[in-house]
Amino acid sequence: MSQEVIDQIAAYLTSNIPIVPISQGAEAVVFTTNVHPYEPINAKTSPNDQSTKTKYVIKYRPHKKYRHPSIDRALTKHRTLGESKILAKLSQLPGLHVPKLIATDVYNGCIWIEFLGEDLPDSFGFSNLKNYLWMHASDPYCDDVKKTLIKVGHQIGLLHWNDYCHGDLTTSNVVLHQDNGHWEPYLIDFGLGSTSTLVEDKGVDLYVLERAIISTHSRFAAKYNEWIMQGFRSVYEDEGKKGQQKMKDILKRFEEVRLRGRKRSMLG
Ligand SMILES: Nc1ncnc2c1ncn2[C@@H]1O[C@H](COP(=O)(O)OP(=O)(O)OP(=O)(O)O)[C@@H](O)[C@H]1O
Repeated sequence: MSQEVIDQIAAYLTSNIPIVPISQGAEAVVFTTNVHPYEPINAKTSPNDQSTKTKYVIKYRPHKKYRHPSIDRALTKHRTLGESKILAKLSQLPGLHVPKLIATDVYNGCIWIEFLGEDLPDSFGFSNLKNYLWMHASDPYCDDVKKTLIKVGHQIGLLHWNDYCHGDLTTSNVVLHQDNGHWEPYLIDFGLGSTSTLVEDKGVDLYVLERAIISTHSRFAAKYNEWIMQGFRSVYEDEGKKGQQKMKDILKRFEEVRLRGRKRSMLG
């Protein structure tokens, strides 16, 4: 991770807010901190002690030197605001699991959100869906995996039923968080999220996740995707005739997106 970016955000946050880098994506750098932006720092807890239970995520969109400064500022503001708004709206939807938005500074490209998940045992890494499925590779069809994947599908169903789309639905963007001893899937990274009534956007979301599972867990992917779709369908089936019709339309488009994907990969 570039030291320049770390210095940029460290200067902005000041030394009162210690940060630990955890990821650098194409657009944003993600850090954890144990400091809440609006609560006084607990004198008993060293600000450098990241082992405390309460952790927060700071997602920072650094300046891009190759962009014209005014375009860079406008894009940073637009994307930070877009992600913050969608997170705030999604956390109002009953049953939908997304990290809570704590604070946002759109001009400085900074979002403060709830930290979710944990390290999996036996060095399987962070508890996103991808690593969780690897962890279960020796017993891939166990009850725990089935229940979790049905819940993942249910979360996507809720998102789509409420006319939101994720835009980058990979297995790394589904984080498993323990609630009362059970894994609950949370959807993260709404940087490309949007409101949408279009079956195309929903079909593409489903296709992206299906491909992600096929590419990393190919041997078990058929069953895994079937369970995800079971959870997805259950949301629409609970909504009576209207739900059934909407689901039919989405599934039809999903199949078309798949066909387009197949054609593209055959043509290279
Ligand atoms: N709320 C959260 N709780 C725990 N970890 C998180 C949280 N948000 C993000 N992360 C971690 O940081 C990583 C990157 O976050 P995110 O996907 O939001 O950023 P990004 O820059 O859009 O990433 P990419 O470009 O790789 O898609 C996630 O894959 C996850 O491991």
